[in-house]
Amino acid sequence: MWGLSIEATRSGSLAFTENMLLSLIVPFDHNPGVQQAKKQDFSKRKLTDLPPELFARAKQVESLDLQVNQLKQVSLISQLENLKELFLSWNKLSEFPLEIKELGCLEVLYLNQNSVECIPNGVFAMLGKLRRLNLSSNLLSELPSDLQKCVRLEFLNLSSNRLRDLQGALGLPKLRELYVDNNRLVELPAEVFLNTGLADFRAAGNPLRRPPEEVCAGGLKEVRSYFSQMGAGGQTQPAPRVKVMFLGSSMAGKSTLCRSLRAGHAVEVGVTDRTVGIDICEVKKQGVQMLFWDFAGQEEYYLTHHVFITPHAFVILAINLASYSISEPQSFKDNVSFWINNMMMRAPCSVVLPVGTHADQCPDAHLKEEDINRKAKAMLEDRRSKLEQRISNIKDKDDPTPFTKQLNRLYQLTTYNLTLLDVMLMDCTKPAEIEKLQEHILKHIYNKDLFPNLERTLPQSYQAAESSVRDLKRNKNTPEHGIVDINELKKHTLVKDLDTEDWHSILRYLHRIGIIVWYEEIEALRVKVFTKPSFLITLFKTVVRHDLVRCLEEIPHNILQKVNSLGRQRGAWVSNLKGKATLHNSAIAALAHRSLAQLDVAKDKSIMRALAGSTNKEGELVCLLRHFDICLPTTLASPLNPNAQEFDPGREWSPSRPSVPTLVNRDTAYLFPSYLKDAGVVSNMWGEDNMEDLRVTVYFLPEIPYGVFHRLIVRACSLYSTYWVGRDYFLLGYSSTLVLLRQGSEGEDQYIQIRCRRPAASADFRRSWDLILAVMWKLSELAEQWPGLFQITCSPCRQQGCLHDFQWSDIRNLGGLDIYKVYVP
Ligand SMILES: Nc1nc2c(ncn2[C@@H]2O[C@H](COP(=O)(O)OP(=O)(O)OP(=O)(O)O)[C@@H](O)[C@H]2O)c(=O)[nH]1
Repeated sequence: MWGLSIEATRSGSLAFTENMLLSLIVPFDHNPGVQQAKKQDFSKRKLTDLPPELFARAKQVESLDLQVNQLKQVSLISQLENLKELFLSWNKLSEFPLEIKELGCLEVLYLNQNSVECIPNGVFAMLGKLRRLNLSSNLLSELPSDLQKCVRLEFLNLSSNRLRDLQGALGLPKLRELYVDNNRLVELPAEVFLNTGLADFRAAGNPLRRPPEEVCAGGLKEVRSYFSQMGAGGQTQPAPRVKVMFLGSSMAGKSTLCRSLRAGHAVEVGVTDRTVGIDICEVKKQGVQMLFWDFAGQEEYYLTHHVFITPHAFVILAINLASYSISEPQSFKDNVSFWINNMMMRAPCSVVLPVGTHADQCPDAHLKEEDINRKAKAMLEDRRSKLEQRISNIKDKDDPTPFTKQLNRLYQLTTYNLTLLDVMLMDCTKPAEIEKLQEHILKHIYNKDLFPNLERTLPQSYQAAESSVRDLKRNKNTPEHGIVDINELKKHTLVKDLDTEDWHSILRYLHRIGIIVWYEEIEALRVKVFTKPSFLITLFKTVVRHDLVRCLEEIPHNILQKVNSLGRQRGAWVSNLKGKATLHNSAIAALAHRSLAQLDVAKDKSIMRALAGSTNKEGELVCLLRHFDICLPTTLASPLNPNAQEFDPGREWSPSRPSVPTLVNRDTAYLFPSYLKDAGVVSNMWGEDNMEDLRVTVYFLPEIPYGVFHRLIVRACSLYSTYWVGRDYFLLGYSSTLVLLRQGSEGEDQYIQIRCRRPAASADFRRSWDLILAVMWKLSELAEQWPGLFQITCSPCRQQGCLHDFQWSDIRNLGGLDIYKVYVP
């Protein structure tokens, strides 16, 4: 069968249910007249009042669709006394229409996307038959207590309101779906989860303390486990803890700040002492436990940074004022906006404190401080107004309903947003200034508006597990790699009688807060935990580093022997890295042996073998790098990726199809797109662009996240054998069909373009287009890793005769399949 069929694996089954609802509920009637009267559709008519014809046979109406109108009230609706379903979504209701309480037969009520602030008591007590209630995207700050009378309620959507508690939603025995994301909830009630039939639940975007957001992120199963452990073993309130990340360009003064704060006095860092990867340490000050993460400023490390940037962090953005220039826009971009955008895209609700270092070397420090404050505020203001513009563009559409999900995301981004503090000037060489900075940081951390979920309530078992991990780390007998079998770790903790699922829930929580690292989704690492996350960074540093060529050149003979290689091979490794951005499997193993030789890891032969791999087995290091799309298996000859078979135009393509497992042999090598130097070969093969080329240009706001294009290359390689790759170009080939991927910019707009030659035979057209769509799917999957990325606009070419009808519909389908960020203008 021809054609790309994207399975709705991630699609909202809810949307389907809602669309199908009318036909499912209204019983089949052979008389079309009666059937018509039962089901009335007045949606999308710009109505400001209920239409008079509705009342002609008022008692017969059972289902009424009034979505997407301009209704501010629904007077006389109580005349429809047999109404079972009422759809009032996307109207202009600011007050709850009290007449609705007269509709005692109502089973379905949709009032989402209005501006209702309050629902008085006395309404739901009369609506005992209600099964589905959607109140999302309103302005509700509390629920009426008589909502509990709706004992038949199965579906309750309260997302995107201003709710502070869920007391009104307790005691609903039939509830199966509950959505409360984007509210102001601090606690969730245990009763909703324990011994209930709840099957689907969402609570993201709330300042939660009980359970903490890191538990909620694991979904319903983990929330249940949390409450049941709380009931079984009691609860505790651990000391407040914050992850403090030091970010900024190279030589900005991050390590100086980090080490000085840790020591409590000014520490001098040598000019040649560059951070490689990330340094992690724990500091306790005035009752707050701070996890300091010092990120390296050199560009080579940005690629792995995003893996470790987590939400709700306090970010110290170091800016070297001595090298900052007010008159050069690029200076603001490199030193400030790049980092702020990065945080907004990856951790949209973090708090950023810009620290202007080297103030002592800068007579005009105050001018620069002012300039940075002004430009940074303008940048956030610009983002805010773009978001508002997007929201109003969607709301002004004749039919905004397909964009509901996007709209909710946009609302979330406007309310739950990055906080940028004023620049603080620093001379890092002065102890008094370090002290001042420490006070400043603590003052902000204790500000409940900035860190509403600093305090958390945890089951005793969670706390006990965390303490055990800390003890283990402190224990001198624990090896430096800190890798522990998950069952061994359980034995070390004081929580032995937990069942496996509950134990895994604890591990996931500890992973999310950064105490351990557990990649259960990587087959080779499923039963292992990194109790020392910094070791993982040490591992990444083995191959992701600015001086990799030198490291390869310096591999000594004794290490070469460990991986069965000679100096001749080392020479080839260097030239392949320089010329093809490719590292041989044995080269990675040798690098791992070398960089871990100084650590006690080398003594543990089995751990070492597992990490570094061998000629016929992929090492865990490579598994990790592949997991984060940093490299892909290849051969040193063309085609680059002979294993890739995911896309077969003769068969249906589905994004859920598992990729082909990698066979490792003596020739296996890995391509690291980030080490590619130029794109000459690709552009030579492709030649000039043609006006008739099929193409889709994907624009990103605020910008393309760092590394997305290279990760896209890695993912797209699983579709079909590649022909060649370059730094900003990539050519994917299936027989005579070539698909070009290119990243570029037009003024301020950054884009990735996917291009394909217009086939001569129309029979081949579909195949080319399917390849483009498969790449787009990969791109949209990737984009989900940057939750604050607020717009991706896909714009297919529009030349006459080039855009077929199915192109539009396919892209719309992609957009409809839960890829909220894909937006077709
Ligand atoms: N005079 C002066 N020197 C500073 C100040 N802050 C940092 N330095 C020096 O600037 C140099 C770079 O500082 P680092 O802290 O290593 O910079 P970094 O941001 O960690 O750099 P990377 O490791 O490349 O990411 C060091 O030699 C510091 O001693 C300051 O406020 N005044």
